[in-house]
Amino acid sequence: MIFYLLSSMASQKKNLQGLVAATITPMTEHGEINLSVIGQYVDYLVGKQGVKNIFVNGTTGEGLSLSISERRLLAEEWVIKGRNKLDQVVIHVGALSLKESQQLAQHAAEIGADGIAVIAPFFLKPRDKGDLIAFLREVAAAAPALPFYYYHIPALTGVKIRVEELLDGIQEQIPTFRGVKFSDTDLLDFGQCVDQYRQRQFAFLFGVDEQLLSALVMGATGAVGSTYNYLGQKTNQMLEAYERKDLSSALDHQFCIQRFINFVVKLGFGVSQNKAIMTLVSGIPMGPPRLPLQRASKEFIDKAEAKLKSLGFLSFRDLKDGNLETSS
Ligand SMILES: CC(=O)N[C@@H]([C@@H](O)[C@H](O)[C@H](O)CO)[C@@H](O)CC(=O)C(=O)O
Repeated sequence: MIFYLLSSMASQKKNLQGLVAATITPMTEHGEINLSVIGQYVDYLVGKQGVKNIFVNGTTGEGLSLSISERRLLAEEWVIKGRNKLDQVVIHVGALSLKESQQLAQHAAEIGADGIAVIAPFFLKPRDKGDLIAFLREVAAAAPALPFYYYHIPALTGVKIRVEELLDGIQEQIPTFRGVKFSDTDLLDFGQCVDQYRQRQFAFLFGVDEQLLSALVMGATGAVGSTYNYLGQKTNQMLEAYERKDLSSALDHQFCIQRFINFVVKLGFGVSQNKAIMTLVSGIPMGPPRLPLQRASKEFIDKAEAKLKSLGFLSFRDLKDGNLETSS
């Protein structure tokens, strides 16, 4: 009875939709997490990028490189600073240890987060759907009042179980299941998830920013990504154009976003480069990444800055003094 009540509380939450920024974890020059800029970061996302949902401690946030206590502190700070400003704060609680994942899930519930997400454990991996569901079910059960999302990112986890297969019967096993964060380019799998399960009102959140328009056509209900930290406004313009059925404008916006992402991908793009770009665009110091990642090079930052300017994503006025952090 109690479990039924709790899981029906989870279903009362508003659906997660629209853009969700995968937050960067700000760090000091000494490599400690820097909670002091999170208030400013929330205001920036809402005020300058029009992004009101966040996904904390995921890939972009170096979640798996943080200690459990750091992850808790960050989750708390994001929830506190986001109160009455953000629509939803989803905490990624995936870990290699089931126990740690459960502790983080419980903690997310205690601090008043709006949902939790979990990636597949990627060292001792699940062999099949049954193994994966068993793990996810135990984590979800630690926070029975919170909406639960599966975070599919096979290129990083190496767990390639198709999401379409995973969704079959998932709510019978995980009553709080509310959707998937799909960070993969397999639009056949993504499309089949939407086609077969949309009547369940799941959130289908796409995670490949440069291909979002294709996923919208397939029925994506939202998107979680790293570039929404600094290209949120542009991506929102694309969503609005798509919404009013102006496909030609939507495509122009997507191509413009692709021009930037394509450019940085060719230079070498990842979590470190994302941190540097966010520092550049927002003026909020994101600091260095944590080892084994290395800071973005000065050459990368200079080229990214020129490209941002040429595409109109950055004006001279936006540039703040002293916000360039480089390795050389
Ligand atoms: C592999 C990776 O980091 N993918 C990013 C994308 O936003 C990606 O940076 C973007 O599409 C550019 O390729 C997100 O899917 C990751 C994400 O949402 C997260 O940080 O949890």
